[in-house]
Amino acid sequence: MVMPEATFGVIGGGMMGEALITRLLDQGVFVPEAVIVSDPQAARREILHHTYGVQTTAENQAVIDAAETVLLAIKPQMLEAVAENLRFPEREKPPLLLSILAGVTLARLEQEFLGWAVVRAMPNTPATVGAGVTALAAGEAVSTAQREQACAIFASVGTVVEVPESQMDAVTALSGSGPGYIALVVEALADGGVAVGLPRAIALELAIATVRGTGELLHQGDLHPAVLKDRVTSPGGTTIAGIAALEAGGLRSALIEAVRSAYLRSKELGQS
Ligand SMILES: NC(=O)c1ccc[n+]([C@@H]2O[C@H](COP(=O)([O-])OP(=O)(O)OC[C@H]3O[C@@H](n4cnc5c(N)ncnc54)[C@H](O)[C@@H]3O)[C@@H](O)[C@H]2O)c1
Ligand code: PRO
Repeated sequence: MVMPEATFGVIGGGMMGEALITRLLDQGVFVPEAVIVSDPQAARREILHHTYGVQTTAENQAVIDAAETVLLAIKPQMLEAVAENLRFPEREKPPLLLSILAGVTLARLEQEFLGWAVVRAMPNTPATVGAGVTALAAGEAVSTAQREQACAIFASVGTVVEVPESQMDAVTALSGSGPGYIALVVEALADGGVAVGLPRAIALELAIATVRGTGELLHQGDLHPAVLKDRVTSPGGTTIAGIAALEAGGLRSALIEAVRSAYLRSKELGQS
């Protein structure tokens, strides 16, 4: 879906804002002149303007006034301060707000952005390289065309799934925060390699390639993880020795507790 006529606004030109902007422009979904980004950091505005040719401003109001579709990509804790300084002029049709703020509910966003149609979305950092996954939940005022537009925008950074809003905190805890957990696993695997004598650079390369390849195999082979685990595990071999150590160390419960803690934190952020 190409939208060269539409003005796309971004409030908060940080890491996630930039990830979306770069892919949307690369794929020609929007043209740079039709993208306007607000950020209080002059350095961020400079980078975004010079790298992508988009318009930048320190005024969030300029984005609200110019764009029919706005991506809200500030930290959840900033929402109140940002929203209380905005005015929402009446429009013929409700503009579309795409919020990626962890924890912040549709009800709260609809209250802060009065008269706007709101989609709550949770992408993840592999979006930066087009390998993200985004879950979306649309508010009641969102039209079919706006829902399709939201899906097209997030499809530019990876795959998209629609979920009921009640599942968004769980999504945040799993796929939203997940890249952080997996990065920790990769780092620890590399440390393990170093512990048994590999040079650091080789250990890291092997760890990254192993996680990447395993993800690809599970995905392309449509395999259940238990089937893949069994295929790697020779009787009396090396893998079962490693797995026994992981079970003794509580890897599974640690990951389950990680998702549970992140879920609770996402709920808390929604209440702050
Ligand atoms: N990082 C992730 O993995 C991830 C994944 C999914 C969703 N999110 C959500 O995305 C949002 C942004 O996260 P990020 O990692 O890009 O953060 P970030 O810190 O990189 O970006 C936030 C940007 O907002 C700008 N900002 C601060 N105050 C502002 C204001 N008053 N008006 C406009 N802009 C302002 C900052 O200067 C910064 O550039 C968060 O709400 C987070 O919950 C993050
Ligand atoms: N990063 C954001 C956080 O840690 C939201 C999901 C990933 O709050």
